[in-house]
Formats: sequence, structure tokens, C-alpha cells
Amino acid sequence: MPELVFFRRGEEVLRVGLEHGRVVLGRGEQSDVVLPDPDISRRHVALQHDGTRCVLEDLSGRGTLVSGKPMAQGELADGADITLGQWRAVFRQRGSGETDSPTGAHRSTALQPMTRQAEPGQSVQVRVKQGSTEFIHAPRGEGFTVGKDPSCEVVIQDRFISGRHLKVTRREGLFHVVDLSSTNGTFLGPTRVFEVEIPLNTCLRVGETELLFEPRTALQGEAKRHGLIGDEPCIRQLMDLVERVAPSSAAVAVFGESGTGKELVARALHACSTRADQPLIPLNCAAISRELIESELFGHERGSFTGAQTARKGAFEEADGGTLFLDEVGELPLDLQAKLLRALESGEIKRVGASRPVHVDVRVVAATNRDLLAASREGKFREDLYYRLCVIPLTLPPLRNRRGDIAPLAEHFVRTYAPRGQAVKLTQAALERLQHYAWPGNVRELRNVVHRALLLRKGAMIDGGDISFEPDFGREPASALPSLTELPPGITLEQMMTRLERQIIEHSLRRHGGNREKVAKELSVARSTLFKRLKDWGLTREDREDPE
Ligand SMILES: Nc1ncnc2c1ncn2[C@@H]1O[C@H](COP(=O)(O)OP(=O)(O)OP(=O)(O)O)[C@@H](O)[C@H]1O
Repeated sequence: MPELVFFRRGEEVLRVGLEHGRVVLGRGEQSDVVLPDPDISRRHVALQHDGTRCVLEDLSGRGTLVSGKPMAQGELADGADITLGQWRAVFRQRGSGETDSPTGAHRSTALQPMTRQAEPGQSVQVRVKQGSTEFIHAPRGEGFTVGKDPSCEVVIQDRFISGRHLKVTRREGLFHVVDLSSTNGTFLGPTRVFEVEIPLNTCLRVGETELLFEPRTALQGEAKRHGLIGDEPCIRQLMDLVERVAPSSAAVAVFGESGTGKELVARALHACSTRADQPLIPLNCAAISRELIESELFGHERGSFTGAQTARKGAFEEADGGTLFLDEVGELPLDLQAKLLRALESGEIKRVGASRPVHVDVRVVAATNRDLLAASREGKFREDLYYRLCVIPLTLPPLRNRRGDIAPLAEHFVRTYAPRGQAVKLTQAALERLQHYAWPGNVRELRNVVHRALLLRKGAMIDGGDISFEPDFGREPASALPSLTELPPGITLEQMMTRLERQIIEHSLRRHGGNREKVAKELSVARSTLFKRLKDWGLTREDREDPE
């Protein structure tokens, strides 16, 4: 196909295929190819190709320079060099074949509309869209690279894009895009571009991915989309990182004290990834008995152990194509750690009792509130597994180190738990009480405190006096179980039962020095049930762990 190759400052910038029909070049937005240059007329020149000949028609009234001579109208020779302000366009009768989609006369290819430039200092973002999934990259600094390689600021898993595909630099309200010699090219509309300046609200295509440059929406809004509230710089940075690393398949380890939101981060990673329409399978390694954990992870064949009456898929197979969230990964027994490592390295798993392995495509996100490196020094966690899980480490700071998030989180939980139709508010005194507390159980504890205050409040608002904190487990002297008359009046039977259940469990935990195995045995409840209760009540801090 014939084509026009555009150069600026001696560099090839873009190619436009010339189909049959008329293509108008000019400064005005109505032109088929828009060239931002004050020396160019709104509609400067038209090219008409009839399949064999290409005829140029000057529309500027001043004549268009073709190979150094002004031309009003005439046939273009192969290699004719058209001067257009600071641009040059060379006509090639036989294109290089790289322009696989032409710029047609009736399909406006607005290469560089002059409108909607970003104001200096205006925050901008890039919306990365792949099919039904999308995520936001909020650039920091003046430039970023896009590609498959994890060293890029925007990492995209797309089989048609190169390791380092393109580079974007902000330049005077525009985005200067340079294709880094990618194999499959960078496209603006139907046109392959090599270097181009684009304004806001422009969409580039790389492989099967679209990059939309747009004004920044508040990150808080984006974070909220994944259920993560928080506007402290550490949380914004974390969300930024989540959005950057989500599209790759690299293993992510989320560190943080219990209740800081690790599972929420894992869900955000999944939601921002290209796997978002596939399952996210969470598995709590601490809540499953040692006997069952292998089968929960890898599945089992029928009859492989007593009680295995049917074959069953494990979490790895369930998560095939999606994400496996391994919560409390530090609790995994050593023999299972070896099997997990093998599965991660080979991409294959073997069901319990199976003779053959099966291939799985799973992205693993692990979370822990333990110092896994310290655990590996003590021989409790395999160091090689640590490095395999921790390709990208993310750390959630405890709530006491991001006090700016306490009020928005508390208000969020009030909205979540308030009776339908009631707009309950926290008074200043209540907010102050919340602000001055240490939050050993982090956001989960804040959630519980707010929920309790909402249930037990005396007035329409939640006041300082309605706030009560969880008893500091471990330091509270062992006490006998309370009598029912000590329970506050006006709460439902279900709430009373929950409260009583909690007190019984706490009491038992105290007596057994926090050993959950013993508590589960004494109260005849499954370890997983006990763990779930403790988690719901924010009682799973590391300092409350079983002394193993
Ligand atoms: N930033 C946040 N915004 C909104 N809700 C949050 C946030 N962080 C945590 N939560 C809420 O707090 C509770 C605990 O969060 P989550 O289960 O993700 O913590 P975790 O770190 O995984 O805890 P654990 O280590 O005990 O498993 C959940 O109800 C979660 O929705």
C-alpha cells in the first residue's frame, strides 16, 4: 500500500497508509491527519490516490512545497518530499508494509488535536484497558516506560507487546510518546506511530491493550473501587504499586500486622490484573488442619485417604487461570512448603493419591504477619520459598502509623453498618477517642469498635462515651465468666450469644496461654471455626499466636 512517512527534526515519526480516496493534512481538527504547527493551514493539502496515481492539491492558497518547489496541484512522484511547517512527509508508492491499516478519507485520524492539553502541574493518569479489565497508572515524575518487562513503570501482560515497548515523557502539556523499536508497534487510531506528541483524552493501542491518557481522578476514588479506603501517602503509594504490578504474573507477598488489610490488597491486585475475570481463591494456611492442608492445596483422588469418597480439586486447580491467595503462609508446615515450592517452580501440581501431575496457570499472592526471613533463620520457613513468593514485596503499615486514615475508615464503617436509611454520624469527641487509640488489631479492630459503638450508642450520633475498646488480651487478669446480668441491656439474643461466645473463647485462650490447639480441643470446636471467630474479633495478632 502507498504511504506517507512523516519526519520531524530528521526523525521518522509516523506512517500513514494511503487507501483509495482523499486524505487531508492540516492544523484543523477536521483534517484526517492533524499536524500541530501554526505555519500550517487548517486544511493545508489534500492527497487523492486512485490506486495507481497520487495527486496533491494545495488547499492553503500559498502553494505546498514539494521536493523544494511550490505546487498547487500535481501528481506525486515516488519519493516526493512534501514540506509542512516543521514536518516533512515523504510519499512512497510502495509502503514498507508496516502500515497495515490505512488512514481513510472518511475516518478522521486526529493525530494531534490541539485541544485538551494538560495544564502545567495538572495530575494525569493512564487508563490501561485490556478487554473487560482495566487499571490506572498514575505517573509520578515526568516519564514512564510501558512494556512486559518488570523494570517498566507500567507492566502489561500482553502477548503482542515488547519487553520495553514505549516511553512517555510529559512535555508542555502534551505526552511525548516514543516507540522503543517494539516488534508490533504503537498505534494511534489506525496509524502506526514511532514518535508522537499526544494531548489528554487520547488513546494509544499497543498489542491488545489500550492506553488512555486522561485527567487524574482522585486515587482515593480508585482505591475505593477495590474497597480500600485510605489517602495517607503510604496507602496511595501502595495502591500505585498494586496497579503497576497487578498486570504481571509475578508472585506478590503482602506483609503487615493482622487486620491491616492484606486480603483486601490481594483482592485489589487480582481485580487490577488481566486475570480479574478468572477466580480468586483464598486459602488460609493457618485455619486448616495439618492433615488436610495438602489436599486443600493440591486436591485429592478418590480413596486417597480415609474420607476421600470422591476426587476433589484443590485450591491450585480451582485458581487455574486466576489468582491463589495464600493467607498466613508462614503457618504452612515445612513438608508442605517443599511441595508448594515445587509447584511454583514447575507450574505443575499433583493431587494427593494421583500418579500424574497437572499443569496449572496460577498467580500466587501470599500474605503473612510474620517475619518470614527471621522464621527462615530459625529453620521454620524455607528461604528458597521465601524468595520464590516474594518477587514483589508489599508492606501494609499498621493503622497507628497512618492516623490520617482513621477518620475516613471509621466513617466508612459507620456507613457500612448503620441501619438502612439512617445517616449516623460520629461526634468530634468520638473521632478524638478513635484518633488517640493505639489500634493493636488495626483496621479490623477499628471496624469492630465502630460496629459495636453503632449497636450500643445511646443517641442518634456515636459519641465519645459510646466507644469502647477491646480488652487488651494477654494483660487482662484472668477472670471468671461474666454473669448474664452484666451484659448491656437492649441488645439482641444473637448479639448476646456472640458476646458470650467471645468471652468463653477469650477466657479459655487466657487459661491456655493463647494456644489455639488446646482451646479448640477444650471447647470441642474445629480449629478453623475458632480461627475464623478470632479473626472476626481481631484477635489474631502475632503476639497472640500459639507458642509452637
Ligand atoms: N484500607 C481499608 N479500607 C477498608 N477496609 C479495610 C481496609 N483495611 C482493612 N479493612 C477491613 O478490615 C478487615 C480486615 O482486613 P483484612 O482481612 O484484609 O486484613 P488482614 O491483614 O488480611 O488480616 P489477617 O492477617 O488477620 O488475615 C476487613 O473487614 C477489611 O475489609
